[in-house]
Amino acid sequence: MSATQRVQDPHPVARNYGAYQNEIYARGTLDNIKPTVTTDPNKLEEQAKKHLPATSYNYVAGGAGERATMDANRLAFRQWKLVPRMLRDTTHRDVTVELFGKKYDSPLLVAPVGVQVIFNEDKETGVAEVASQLGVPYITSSASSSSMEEIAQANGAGPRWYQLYWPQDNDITISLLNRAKKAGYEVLVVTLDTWALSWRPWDLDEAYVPFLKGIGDQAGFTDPVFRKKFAEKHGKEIEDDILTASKEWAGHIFSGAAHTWDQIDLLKKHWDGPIVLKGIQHVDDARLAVEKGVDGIVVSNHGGRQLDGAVGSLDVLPEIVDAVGDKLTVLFDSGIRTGVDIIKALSLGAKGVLIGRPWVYGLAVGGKLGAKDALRGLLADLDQSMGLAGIQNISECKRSMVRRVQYPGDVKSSN
Ligand SMILES: Cc1cc2nc3c(=O)[nH]c(=O)nc-3n(C[C@H](O)[C@H](O)[C@H](O)COP(=O)(O)O)c2cc1C
Ligand SMILES: O=C(O)C(=O)c1ccccc1
Repeated sequence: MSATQRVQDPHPVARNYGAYQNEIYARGTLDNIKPTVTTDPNKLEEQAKKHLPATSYNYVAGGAGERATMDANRLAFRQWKLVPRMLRDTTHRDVTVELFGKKYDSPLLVAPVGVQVIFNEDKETGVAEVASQLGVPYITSSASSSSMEEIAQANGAGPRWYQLYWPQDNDITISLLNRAKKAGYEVLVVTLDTWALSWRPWDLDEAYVPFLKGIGDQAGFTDPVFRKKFAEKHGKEIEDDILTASKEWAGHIFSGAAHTWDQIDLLKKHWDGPIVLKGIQHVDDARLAVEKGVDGIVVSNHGGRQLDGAVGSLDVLPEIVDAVGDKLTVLFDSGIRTGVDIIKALSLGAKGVLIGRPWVYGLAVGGKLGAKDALRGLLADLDQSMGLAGIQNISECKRSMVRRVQYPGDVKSSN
């Protein structure tokens, strides 16, 4: 590589995410300042609870049914152990990854999370801003409490993807895709597992669902096609009747009717970038994704928030990677709480991982800076743990680094 080429490289050096650990100790030593957001994954949920109204806490910490799939997600991680290597030069870890032909500084992505205003007023725009500062890709949810354009602006030059809750009305779907393209979203993530909300006792007992009150409907409320259709049908504007508008928008995206494989072609026709299907658990669905010619999948059970009793997400990752890992990009989420969890998922074949609740808890505790601390904590833990495991870069996260071991007393840690 010539010197000029090197200068043009936007990522000449991998970021030093590990510096956060030294920063924490230095602040403590020099100024007696402790981290605002706990660095203990098993205390994070509890800490966030103190900062949230019960309805918001239940919304994020709750899951479907008796939370059996949330437990399974954690247990699945506990059943894999790392087998570390020694005497390897891992002084400077490189955690960059290449996804869909583009280099990213971080192998972890901010998972699409809707209704963030119920956790902190910094909401999506704040999290998109700090994600950009960290070089962590931000995935904007279709159920965001800010518009996708506002989020894009806050994200600035940061990498961003768009998650689609797929409306039943094709005109509205196409409008959302066009807006996302215009606002600089690079990858389309289509969530398949939430075409209706699951049975969620923690929300049901509070009779609480934000998007029927106009929270998280901003994608629709700012959409010219939805606005026009609403005005024609009801003879009034959305702002004149938020409750009716909310119900109508929810009817579009959580309609109670699933789409089918043959409809993927519509998305391909109207989106020219990579398409990723989120919510794949069955190996046959992974194969169908290949047949349909999409670019990637997220092996995910929505963090145990949808089908309770479904298998732990990590439990199906290896078989899916074995079946389709060389034909499309396999990403992973559900249950990641530590840097070592990230190494395990990457070693089992995921090319990148999405993180949900941990940074939402950080957002609840300390606004956007709290979300940033939670993400920095995960990245620093990843960096440090890679070094200690003898892994210099992400491509060295291989199956030989992990072993499945079940101890009788192994228990789940925090959800
Ligand atoms: C409060 C909350 C809201 C979420 N909203 C969305 C959403 O709008 N779209 C989506 O595809 N996934 C959504 N998810 C699921 C996440 O993208 C992700 O799959 C899940 O949180 C991963 O599991 P984890 O929380 O154990 O990391 C949401 C998750 C939470 C906790
Ligand atoms: O709660 C969720 O898991 C989710 O995906 C969602 C659904 C509707 C509004 C916001 C988030």
